[in-house]
Amino acid sequence: MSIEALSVKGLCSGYQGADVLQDLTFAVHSGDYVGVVGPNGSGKSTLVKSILGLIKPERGAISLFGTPFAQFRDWNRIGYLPQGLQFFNPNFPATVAEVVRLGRLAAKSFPRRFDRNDAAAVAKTLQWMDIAHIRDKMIGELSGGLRQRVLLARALVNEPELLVLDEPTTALDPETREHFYQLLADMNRERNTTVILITHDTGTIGRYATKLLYLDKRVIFYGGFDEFCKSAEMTGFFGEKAQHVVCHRH
Ligand SMILES: Nc1ncnc2c1ncn2[C@@H]1O[C@H](COP(=O)(O)OP(=O)(O)OP(=O)(O)O)[C@@H](O)[C@H]1O
Repeated sequence: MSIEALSVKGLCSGYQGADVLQDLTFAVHSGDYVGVVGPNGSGKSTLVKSILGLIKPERGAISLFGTPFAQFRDWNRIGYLPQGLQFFNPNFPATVAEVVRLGRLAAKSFPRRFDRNDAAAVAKTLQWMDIAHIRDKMIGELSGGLRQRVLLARALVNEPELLVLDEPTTALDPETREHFYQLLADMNRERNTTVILITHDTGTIGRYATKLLYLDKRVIFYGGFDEFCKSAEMTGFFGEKAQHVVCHRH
């Protein structure tokens, strides 16, 4: 039986008492690669923020790896890449290696000190992400694509079992984007990393995701990608033309 990496039951969540998400129920199993799609303002980021505890849901239950949210402490099992680069101050005075090392903090209790294990994990991740040659460069000097790769390395440095990515490819050129997707697919296949990927890149997601969560404040569809392509929801909401784009796998 496969393990539930994430379980969401009856989730209502929003801001200042006004619900955005309405009664969401779904489960993500270990090794799933879930594409989360939906129009602007449909609550995709709100869902991620609720799952990670960045906002407090109004109602409902969330479990991570079988543990109810309130008791969950193993944040090092989860990697998170937030939306866009806007959070990132380009003048942030840190090198590539230092930024990646920040990802190790999630696993530490106070006093938070870095040790040899952290150095080894950082070195391994830099190699893996093919950014070891720029380890001493200042993060602010890098191009948007490289910076995104560094931030992904930060999300991966604990070798998370669940990786949550909020529109990670917006700043990337087509080649870097393709490479990025390939990397995620490899992690999913080879390490069984569970991936939850929010994207507007509907033309690409079908090539990689095994499941699709179509959100519009509530769950419009959740299930296998192929099933989605045949569903009435798909044509009803995206239209015939988009169906061709979303479901066309190469
Ligand atoms: N901090 C906030 N305070 C109040 N309302 C917010 C806040 N963040 C988001 N919202 C509102 O919640 C709704 C859902 O926003 P959310 O960012 O979750 O949508 P999304 O599906 O991720 O959108 P997009 O595709 O544009 O990134 C929107 O109406 C948005 O205006």
